[in-house]
Amino acid sequence: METCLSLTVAALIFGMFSVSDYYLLGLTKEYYLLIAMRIVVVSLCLMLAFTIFRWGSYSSKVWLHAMPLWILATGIILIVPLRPESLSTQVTAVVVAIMAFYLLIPNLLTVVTFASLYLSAGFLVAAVLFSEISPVEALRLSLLLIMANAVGFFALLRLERLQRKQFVLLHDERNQNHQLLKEIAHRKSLEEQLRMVAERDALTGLNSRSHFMKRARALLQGSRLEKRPLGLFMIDVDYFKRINDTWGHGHGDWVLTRIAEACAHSLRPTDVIGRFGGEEFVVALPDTGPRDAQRVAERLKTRVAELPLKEGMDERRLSVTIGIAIADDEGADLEALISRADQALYAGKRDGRNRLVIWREGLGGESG
Ligand SMILES: Nc1nc2c(ncn2[C@@H]2O[C@H](COP(=O)(O)OP(=O)(O)OP(=O)(O)O)[C@@H](O)[C@H]2O)c(=O)[nH]1
Repeated sequence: METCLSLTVAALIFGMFSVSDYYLLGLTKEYYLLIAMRIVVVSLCLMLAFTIFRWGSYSSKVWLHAMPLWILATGIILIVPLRPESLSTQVTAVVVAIMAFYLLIPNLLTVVTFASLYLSAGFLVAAVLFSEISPVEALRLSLLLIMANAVGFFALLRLERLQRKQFVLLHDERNQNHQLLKEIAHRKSLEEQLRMVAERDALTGLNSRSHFMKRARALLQGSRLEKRPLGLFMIDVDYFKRINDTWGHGHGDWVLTRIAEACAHSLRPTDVIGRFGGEEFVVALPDTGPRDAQRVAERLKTRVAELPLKEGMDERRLSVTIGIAIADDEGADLEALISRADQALYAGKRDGRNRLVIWREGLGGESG
């Protein structure tokens, strides 16, 4: 868009000089030739501006950059034989054109240099041939044109170097930002991994003991505020040592994982289950009184009993003993609640295992 505008403005200015041509030459043959030449140059420039406007992708085509410069340069050179007596005005116009070439078309130093040298050399030759200037004037004109070219060339060279430097800096900055983003993503993933390690039990994927305590404490607090009961289970796999001893720790681990899955699938999404240690699991059940707790524990026990064992393990059934405590008073904190469930569990083990026991004061145990 910017290029179209520059081309159009340059063409119009070049065309407007026909007014001064008229005052200088009148309606002579030279004037008509000059007008014809100006019309050709202006039309070519306008056509080129339209082509660029209509079909774009100008920046990738070097010859498109060069063309308007060569057309304008030729036009300026051709004025000399037609208006040889107004050379001083034309010298100014040539110097302005050279500066405009260098400064308005950056990034194409070679294209611009060739076009400017063509204009300078062409203008000098035309001046010598048609304006009949003396050798001294020719020398002065040459020096002036060399100076204009040198200033334009070094200004553009400097501009290009600055742009390149700026580009390198921008590129470096982008690379650094990219590295930084990668670093942030890496750190985030490390943080996530650390969080997982801290919050999850590595074998079963359940909440770790510490994370369970955190979540259960929050549930207990919520239950107290809403004056609703909270159930707590301590679940222990019966005779688990025998499984390890008979089939090895690998099978023992597999059994623990299956039991963890069975327990987790028997609970509501609002319940929180964790691995308390070894073959012991713990569950916090918000909004759960003794009757509901017993029903859930029963379901859980049945699920474990129905778990199919690995091939090669004999027909032995798995079983768990579950100690249940209910927080429905103001007094007990989480540790006390866990201790109650543990006492109930112990009572269940003592009474023969594969059962559930609800804690109560002076526990002899209620078992099922
Ligand atoms: N495979 C495996 N075994 C474990 C793991 N953690 C603890 N154990 C084993 O679990 C067994 C627990 O044995 P005990 O405390 O005697 O309990 P038990 O044999 O289940 O007997 P009761 O609980 O009284 O029914 C021990 O042999 C531990 O080594 C574990 O992550 N993987």
